[in-house]
Amino acid sequence: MLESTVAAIRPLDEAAMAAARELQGRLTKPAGSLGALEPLSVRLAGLAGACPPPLPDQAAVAIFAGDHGVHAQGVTPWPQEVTAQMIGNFLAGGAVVNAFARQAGASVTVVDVGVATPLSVTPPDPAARAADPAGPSALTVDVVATPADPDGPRLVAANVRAGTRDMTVTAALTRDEARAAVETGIRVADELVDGGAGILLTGDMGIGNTTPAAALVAVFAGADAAAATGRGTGVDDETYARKVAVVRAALARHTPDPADPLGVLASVGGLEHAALAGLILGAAARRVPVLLDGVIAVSAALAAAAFAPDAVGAMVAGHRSAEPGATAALRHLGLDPLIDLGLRLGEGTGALLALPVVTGAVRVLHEVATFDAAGVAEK
Ligand SMILES: Cc1cc2ncn([C@H]3O[C@H](COP(=O)(O)O)[C@@H](O)[C@H]3O)c2cc1C
Ligand SMILES: O=C(O)c1cccnc1
Repeated sequence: MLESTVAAIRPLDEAAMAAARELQGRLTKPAGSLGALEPLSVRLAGLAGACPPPLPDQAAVAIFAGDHGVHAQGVTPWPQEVTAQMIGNFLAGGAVVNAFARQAGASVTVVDVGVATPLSVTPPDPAARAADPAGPSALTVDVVATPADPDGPRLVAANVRAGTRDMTVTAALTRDEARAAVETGIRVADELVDGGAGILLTGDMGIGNTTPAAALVAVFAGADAAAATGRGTGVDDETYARKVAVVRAALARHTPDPADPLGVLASVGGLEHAALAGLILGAAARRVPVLLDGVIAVSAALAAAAFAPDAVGAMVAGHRSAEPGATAALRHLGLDPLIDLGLRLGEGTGALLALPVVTGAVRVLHEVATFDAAGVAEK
């Protein structure tokens, strides 16, 4: 499935991009006055192979959750159980991502791809699923909890293993485990797009996950461990120094080859990072834009680009995370973030805040009059 998805990812459609550029030039505004929105609209036309491209309706956030063996090295002050507890919070609608998703009108899908703590959720109801195969629990990956509100957050059970191994001791994952996580992400992308999503947004939850994110950025963007590593949830100087040393030690132990993205994800990645890479590949194969959140998302995007360089055409950088690794990754991908608010939360929050910007970029091509049609004189 990974190979066929990668093979389906093609370059942007030049004719649609030329049409969008030409249309932008005829709209009732000075050329270039919409700044970054103009090249974005052109790229989204190229992705859709149509001008105008469809409005990115039915936005869907997929929050991939996983735990990390490297937590044992003291890289974060938060207990591992917070990953599972936050899943409960997502499903109850109480996290920041829920507030922003409600504001943006986006659906929330939480995917347990590797949480270590057993989740206390309602078991699946096979009868209800059979009765309403097209309902909110129609993901073929098992949905174990659906809310009373059919539009509320859902949980997908796709646990590959109960957290990664400690990458300073051994590879975080086997290649098979990394592949299973990537393919989970592809499957989630497929099912969300089949369900009508016009844009996918990346989300993550995993205590300790900024450490493997830093390692991935160091490998794929060729950054030094110190330049790729940030303070995550806000660690003190002593913990930060340890975190850099942990990233350096993992890189020295595994010497991952950036030309082998599955190997990199297996040795120093995380289950949510691998699944996010899959979600991005899946979106690119379906030619649906994927709006990237923070450092975890962009570290996964580097892996996706290593699998399929043309996948970058489907990526929109939602925001510039305060994590230094995010900036290094975006530079490597050649992406400019849409907003820069100093956020450092993850969950998909920065992507959700950027969503109206993406919609606006496309809406202009649909709704703004041309000089000719509006009878406005040109310069
Ligand atoms: C309550 C809480 C909610 C969060 N939501 C996202 N994260 C973010 O912080 C974690 C990564 O930071 P580090 O590598 O320093 O542990 C991830 O779970 C990420 O999603 C959270 C973290 C906490 C504590
Ligand atoms: O950039 C992010 O997504 C981020 C930053 C710090 C902690 N968790 C996530």
